[in-house]
Amino acid sequence: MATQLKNLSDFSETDVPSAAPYHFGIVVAEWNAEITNALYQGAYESLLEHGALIDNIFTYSVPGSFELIAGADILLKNKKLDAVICLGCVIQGETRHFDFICDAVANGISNVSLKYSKPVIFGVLTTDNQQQAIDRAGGKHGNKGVEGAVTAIKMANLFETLNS
Ligand SMILES: Nc1c(NC[C@H](O)[C@H](O)[C@H](O)CO)[nH]c(=O)[nH]c1=O
Ligand SMILES: CC(=O)[C@@H](O)COP(=O)(O)O
Repeated sequence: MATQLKNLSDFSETDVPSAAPYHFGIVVAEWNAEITNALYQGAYESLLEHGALIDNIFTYSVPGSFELIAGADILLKNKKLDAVICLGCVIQGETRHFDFICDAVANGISNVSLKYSKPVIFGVLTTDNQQQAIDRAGGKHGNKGVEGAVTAIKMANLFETLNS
């Protein structure tokens, strides 16, 4: 597997614009909180490291990853934001519920992004087991929250450039 050979959070700092001009929303699912809290810490700290202002980061929690869709929507409806980062962790259980949640969240988040013409970042782990999630929330395969923050900054900068 490709991910066995790569820390997925590897990126060149020189490729990341300053986050200082932008306003960010972060929506965090409470399901698998040990994991999602680690994703949030990664995202929040990465935004600050790249120059984001604390007062320009708006964080909200929702019960589960399925609610990330509505959370992103209500944030973009009510706040002037340049990007929203959605953080969650969906772990396979005994039933097909996993498949429905993952498909719904991926499609729902992309629909919200298109609805508001704003970057909405899919920072949702979809794993077979807890260990795979741990490995991607600050473990050997990096932190999906860090990836989400860097993606949000790059997309906010792209949207600003193309809309100017
Ligand atoms: N099993 C997981 C869930 N399930 C809950 C759903 O996200 C949702 O809150 C519920 O269906 C009510 O609408 N959520 C996760 O984030 N991770 C899981 O592993
Ligand atoms: C992704 C889920 O909703 C899942 O973890 C719930 O577990 P189960 O499929 O055993 O009900």
